Amino acid sequence: MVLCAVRQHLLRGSRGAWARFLQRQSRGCVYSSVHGFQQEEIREKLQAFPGGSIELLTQESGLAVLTINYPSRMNAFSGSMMVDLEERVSQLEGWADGKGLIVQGASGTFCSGSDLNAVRALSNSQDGMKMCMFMQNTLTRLLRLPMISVALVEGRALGGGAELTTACDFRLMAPGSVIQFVHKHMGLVTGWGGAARLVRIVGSQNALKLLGGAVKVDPDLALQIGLAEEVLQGEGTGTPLQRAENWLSVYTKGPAPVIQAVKKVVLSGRELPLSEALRTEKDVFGTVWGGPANMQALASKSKHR
Ligand SMILES: CC[C@H](C(=O)O)C(=O)SCCNC(=O)CCNC(=O)[C@H](O)C(C)(C)COP(=O)(O)OP(=O)(O)OC[C@H]1O[C@@H](n2cnc3c(N)ncnc32)[C@H](O)[C@@H]1OP(=O)(O)O
Repeated sequence: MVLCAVRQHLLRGSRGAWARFLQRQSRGCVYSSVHGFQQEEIREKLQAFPGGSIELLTQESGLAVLTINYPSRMNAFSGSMMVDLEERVSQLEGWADGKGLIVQGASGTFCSGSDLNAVRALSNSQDGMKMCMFMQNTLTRLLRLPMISVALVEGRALGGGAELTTACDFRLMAPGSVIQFVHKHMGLVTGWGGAARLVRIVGSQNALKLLGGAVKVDPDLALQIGLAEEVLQGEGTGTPLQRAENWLSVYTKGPAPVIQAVKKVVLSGRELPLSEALRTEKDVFGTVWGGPANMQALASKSKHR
């Protein structure tokens, strides 16, 4: 049986509370061999559709930037990029100093979904389901990373690209950008977990409108329904990436174990029934109580005026 990266991490036994949380959440993955999902098999099929790349840049500050890079296809996901993304997520799962993540597209546009050339070749229903399970596993693990994540949307986020934005904690949109779940126009529904996550972000009424109408969501509408947190205004105040980094830095200021603990308690609150979420919160609390940041704050008698 193929072990997903999170499980391997758990078996190393390095993070008790988080390990127990992920164990309760099917070890971070939605599908395993129990569901007839063989990761190696679909990886091999996806690798047969190369093109583009997923770049990961980690900074000493604890911030990472993940770039979807296939500009000649408006950053559509080739098969090999799906595999790349899974590998980058594994890297981030093992990054002890990580606090924040920005997901962006190369060359001023976010992502135009799956590469239609690969999709055409994978269009038998069995392969389609396997690709869907693979991407759901990866995007679920992305959302569950113990760091605060932001999708920086410039240009277009279409189809699977729109779904990818929902696998981040926040969405920041550049002026003129669009998020559009175009699936209906393709004779499809979301398959990468986008609907399940969208309902939790904007509520079922809004989700139904966005998917049923394949609505072009501009920054104003996104702000109004709570899909986006902010529009990155401001000519002359740096690049959109710099503005996103500034926005995120407010929430990632502080020691990594504390920021990671914040993400973990919020995530367990979002995903678990109350009693389980409370138990997880207690476990996570135990990881920072009496820790270096806590002791330092107590010693300096910090005031919060
Ligand atoms: C679960 C996910 C879901 C699924 O697979 O089930 C999907 O994501 S389905 C894919 C949804 N996305 C689309 O249908 C996008 C289709 N493309 C467009 O609508 C346009 O290309 C657009 C709006 C992204 C850009 O339009 P624009 O006029 O600015 O540029 P071009 O059309 O000339 O595009 C440039 C170049 O990129 C290629 N391209 C764009 N998107 C894709 C894509 N998803 N797959 C493959 N190739 C894509 C486009 O064909 C052009 O290439 P060229 O060789 O110049 O023809």
